[in-house]
Amino acid sequence: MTSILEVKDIEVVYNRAIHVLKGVSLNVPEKGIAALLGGNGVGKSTTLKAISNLLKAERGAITHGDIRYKGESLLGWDPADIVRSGIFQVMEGRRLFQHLTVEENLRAGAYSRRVGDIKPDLERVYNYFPRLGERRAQKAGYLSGGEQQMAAIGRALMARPKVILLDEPSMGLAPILVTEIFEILRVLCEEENVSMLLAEQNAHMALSIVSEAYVMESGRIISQGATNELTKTDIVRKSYLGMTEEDNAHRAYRQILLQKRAAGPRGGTLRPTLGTKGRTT
Ligand SMILES: Nc1ncnc2c1ncn2[C@@H]1O[C@H](COP(=O)(O)OP(=O)(O)OP(=O)(O)O)[C@@H](O)[C@H]1O
Repeated sequence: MTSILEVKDIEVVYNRAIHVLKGVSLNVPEKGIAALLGGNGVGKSTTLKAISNLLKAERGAITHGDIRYKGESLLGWDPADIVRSGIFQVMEGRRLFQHLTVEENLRAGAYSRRVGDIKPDLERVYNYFPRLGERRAQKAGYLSGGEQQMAAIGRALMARPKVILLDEPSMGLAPILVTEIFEILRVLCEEENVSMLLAEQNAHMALSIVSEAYVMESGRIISQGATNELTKTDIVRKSYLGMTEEDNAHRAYRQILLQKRAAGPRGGTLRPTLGTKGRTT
């Protein structure tokens, strides 16, 4: 598969002293979704900011490596030019203009395009997110967390991006909303020919829609591969999916116990007693 975006062995330092990324490489497939997985503080946001060249504002700098978009190096590009070239970042925590309406926020997304008629783009966003259409005149600050995330993704779409960088889209959302939003991301990728890089702690959800993933720890990629292969590796199962062989065996055992219990005393011979007070699990 061709890569639209290639991060090659980058190192990032904050304040000329804090070495945060220590040689990160990853590829975003053209018209596909790649996930960058990992816990708090491992360097996911820093990787996305390095791509968008937003590190300078935080006294950070890329000290080694390269970032290539459609084969061309992005190093030293102005962040606004990166957006104009087709890379749009949806920042962690949504970052909408709270006092502007939903529609005004969406219009702001089209700013980089400098084109006249954006009505068809607005309709397209409302089509993907009907709830935004219903609330188009409402102030963004009054939207629910899920709706704000939808508005942030909608605003990115208004820029007609080629690549969307998403920083923790599932953060703080109820599981049902996360499922809804991730399904829309999958459809967007298919229908709008957008490529995506998804930085996520919610590995379960991310792995359900991406084709390949990278697992990060302490500023390094410690595991990578196609989703179906990655989910089989113990490190991913244990650290990010909470499923080891042991867990599975335990679950299977519990399942048998529950079935036996449901069947009553005559249902079988297995009657385990775990603990000293005769409690069973
Ligand atoms: N502006 C900064 N100055 C100094 N250190 C920073 C700065 N921004 C981030 N860091 C540090 O860099 C490391 C990586 O942070 P980063 O935000 O990239 O991680 P993350 O994986 O996105 O985590 P989270 O999911 O918690 O946002 C952390 O140790 C963090 O404290």
